[in-house]
Amino acid sequence: MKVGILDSTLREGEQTPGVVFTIDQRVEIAKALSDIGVQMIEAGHPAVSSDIYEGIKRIMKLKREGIITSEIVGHSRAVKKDIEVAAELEVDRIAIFYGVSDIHLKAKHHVTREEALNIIAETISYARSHGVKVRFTAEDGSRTDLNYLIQVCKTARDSGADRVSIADTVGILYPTKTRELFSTLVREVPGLEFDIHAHNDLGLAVANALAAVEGGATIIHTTVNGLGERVGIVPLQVIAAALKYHFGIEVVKLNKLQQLASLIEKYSGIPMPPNYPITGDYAFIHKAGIHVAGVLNDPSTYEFMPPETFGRSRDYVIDKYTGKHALKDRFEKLGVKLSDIELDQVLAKIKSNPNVRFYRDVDLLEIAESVTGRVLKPKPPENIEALISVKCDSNVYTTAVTRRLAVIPGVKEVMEISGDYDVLVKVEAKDTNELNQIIENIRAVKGVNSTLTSLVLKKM
Ligand SMILES: CC(=O)SCCNC(=O)CCNC(=O)[C@H](O)C(C)(C)COP(=O)(O)OP(=O)(O)OC[C@H]1O[C@@H](n2cnc3c(N)ncnc32)[C@H](O)[C@@H]1OP(=O)(O)O
Ligand SMILES: O=C(O)CCC(=O)C(=O)O
Ligand SMILES: [Mg+2]
Repeated sequence: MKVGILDSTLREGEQTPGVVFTIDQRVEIAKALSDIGVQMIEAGHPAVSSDIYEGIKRIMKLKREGIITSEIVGHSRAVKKDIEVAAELEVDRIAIFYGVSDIHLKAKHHVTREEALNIIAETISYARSHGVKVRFTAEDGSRTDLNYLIQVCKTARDSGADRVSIADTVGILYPTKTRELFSTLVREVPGLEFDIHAHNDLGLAVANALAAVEGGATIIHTTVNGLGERVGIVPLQVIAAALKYHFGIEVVKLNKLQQLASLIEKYSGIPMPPNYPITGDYAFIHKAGIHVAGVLNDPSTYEFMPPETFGRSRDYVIDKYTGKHALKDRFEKLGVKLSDIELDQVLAKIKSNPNVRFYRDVDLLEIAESVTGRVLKPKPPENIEALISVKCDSNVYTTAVTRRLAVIPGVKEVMEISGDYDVLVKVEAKDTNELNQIIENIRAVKGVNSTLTSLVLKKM
């Protein structure tokens, strides 16, 4: 099975309400996408605005220098002037889209089916005459009469497109129908490769993308965190995990997904819900006593894949759903030995306060001390935590520095603050060597003038 990713965070993703990426961010995102291994990056529709144009120009420079290796795709209407703008940027591929359902032909384009075929043929040939690869997008393809869609694909192929994207623009497909649609197109239109562009209006985008691959699609369109028009499209992190689990295919570096998701969360300003698959805070956190007891024996009881695959780690929370195995393990991790009777007593106290959402370690120690009447000394934490105050150069935009700091490995939180320093950075390291490295990385950030490090000694 052959399948790759086209990531459209920079085009479809920026169509999310409220999302705009700066030129610098566009370049940084493209680099991160290339580093993680996506096959194609849809870098924007350059005729839309000058910043998108400039962003693609800078991305293409990095492509020529070999710093970015993914194929760079520019989006374009079936309009010569849009094609010219994309062609002058020398993108690897122009993606020409045109609404081909009867609804789109009538309400948007005001053309007949026949006229649309002519426009598709003419614009694809025009783009090809600039020496660039062309993908044609059958926008609203999933609501298009199948025989006409086949004609559209044949027209695109015969005019020089080597790929056609079948867009489920309003997200109405379901898996069986998607698989059937793609296997029909693959059979009826040889000589073409197909992309699936699946919107998530019914929550089926990932399932439809998998079904499209079974039907013969070879590229899946994604955005990081599932950004896009309305409720967005296939999230890169989820489809990458699903392809690994179901087909054993690693389309991107899975252990880099978390970092990429955080970068896009920050730049897009769209928060990731904690219960988001793969990269949400709770994706590998267990709660119910039966689950935690199972996971302590063998994590695969309640995990479809180990969190380490995705550069993450597992944990569990304590509340009234907790059982004695979880509690015993938690106290052991704290370095506190309790008898079975004492553990039962602590558990009874926890259950008698059903509205507590999370018991922190300090809360548990307090309960244990009240139950046992002993002063309990937990072992010191293995990780070093530090707060680093950062002063910025006077002529820099603090938020730009903050953004750069936030993506440094080991940095857990970044806050802009008032007073003598501009930014407070919370970091975690496994030892002093690692802490020194993080401090060095912070000092190396453009715009950082000086730092002051305070080690966390005790937390309440
Ligand atoms: C499903 C998708 O997400 S497809 C991608 C959608 N992407 C975008 O819309 C990019 C952002 N858009 C824009 O910046 C602007 O809409 C522009 C620059 C593309 C066009 O702006 P304007 O010329 O002001 O037109 P406006 O957006 O109001 O209307 C769209 C026009 O494009 C035409 N059009 C729409 N899609 C296409 C297409 N695929 N090919 C050719 N023409 C098209 C419409 O028929 C309409 O033409 P009209 O002015 O003759 O009625
Ligand atoms: O170009 C594409 O593949 C898809 C266009 C689009 O965003 C859509 O139809 O939803
Ligand atoms: Mg779309």
